[in-house]
Amino acid sequence: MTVEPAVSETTTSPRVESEVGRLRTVLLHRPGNELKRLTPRNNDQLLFDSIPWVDRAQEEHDAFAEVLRGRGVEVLLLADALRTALTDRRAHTAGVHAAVDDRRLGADLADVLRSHLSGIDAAGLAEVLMSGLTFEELPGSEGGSLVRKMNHPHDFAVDPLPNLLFTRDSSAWIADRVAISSLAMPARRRETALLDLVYAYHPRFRQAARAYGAHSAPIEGGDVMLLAPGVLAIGVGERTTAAGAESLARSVFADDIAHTVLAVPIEQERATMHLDTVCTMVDSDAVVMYPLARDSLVAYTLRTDDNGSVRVDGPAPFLTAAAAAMGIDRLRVIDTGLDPVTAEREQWDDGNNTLALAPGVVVGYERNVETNARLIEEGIEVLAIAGSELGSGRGGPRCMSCPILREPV
Ligand SMILES: NC(=[NH2+])NCCC[C@H](N)C(=O)O
Repeated sequence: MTVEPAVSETTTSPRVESEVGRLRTVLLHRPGNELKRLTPRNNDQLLFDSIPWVDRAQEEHDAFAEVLRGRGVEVLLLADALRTALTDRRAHTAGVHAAVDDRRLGADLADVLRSHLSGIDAAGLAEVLMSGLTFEELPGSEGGSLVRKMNHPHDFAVDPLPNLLFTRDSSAWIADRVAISSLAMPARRRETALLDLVYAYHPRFRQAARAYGAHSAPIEGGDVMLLAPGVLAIGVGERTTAAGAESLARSVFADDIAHTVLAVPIEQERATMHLDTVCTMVDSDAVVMYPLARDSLVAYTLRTDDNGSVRVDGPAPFLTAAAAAMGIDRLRVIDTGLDPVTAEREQWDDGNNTLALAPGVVVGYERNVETNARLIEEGIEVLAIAGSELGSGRGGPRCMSCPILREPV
């Protein structure tokens, strides 16, 4: 027998069709102990540019969440969601499996860790999955383990995941489906295992359909932009590959949740690791964009033809291709009119990485004074948040948020 969902369930079930529809529910991650693992020796590898002051990062993040709540957004926190998911026995078993790397630990130590983790509660396991475990913290004595003896006590038996903060990248909702990413950088790869558990076992997401498997070519949510219902732009660069973009395109076409995908090549550099580092939408027909990208970005357009096979056209200038796909005359670029040096500084500090709460209302870092001033002049409401510590991982409000429900525009 099929049971009709209650009305409240339907109206809160996940669906995101644009970048700017009124935000109703979002997934954030309040930075936790995983940030305390960062040292000057490992920060590069863990994709942080400096060592954040953790208490202050948490304060900044709490303030960010409060701004969202103040605008009527329901904020879900990843750690809470993970703990809830892990109370399911099957999720717990899968969580233990995801934490233990036999290749790193060897069979003996892997068994020790597995049996230790199997015995701890959901909260304890969630903590290990997020902030990792050092050899020193492994239970039991050094005894006969060569692996234990030859690793430094502060080396990681389970790696920490400081980039969980950037919930944008590890999963993305496209219409009513969730795409679990396939993260490119080794430091982030295990994040998807956590999201996988949340979406599979958290009661709220039990009905969620998947758009893309986690074991395919690299694709990260920071590269996925919902320009309009049925129209996606996908950045192809340091993180998302052409193969990743093509395979997500095929998947959204097959599921009939998009009719056009624009693949947008971006520079393979740290400063432009994702499409959303150079461009985000601030209104249903407007973007804020790094001036250098404005005239140089191009797009390949992917569509299905009548027989269902995929056609690729282009490249053509991004703004033209985007407007055509969106069915509008022109995509407005809010000209930040900045001198090249200020533009470069503010791009680095995520000035172009805004999170829209509604058409014409965005959250941005307060430090990007010039960019924000231009947005305000153009009639955009900018809710400015502090991000001196949050930004040390190179990510702004869009990177730090995974919209789960937006109202239609
Ligand atoms: N959507 C984004 N721009 N995310 C920023 C991610 C930053 C993170 N440190 C990384 O290198 O992966």
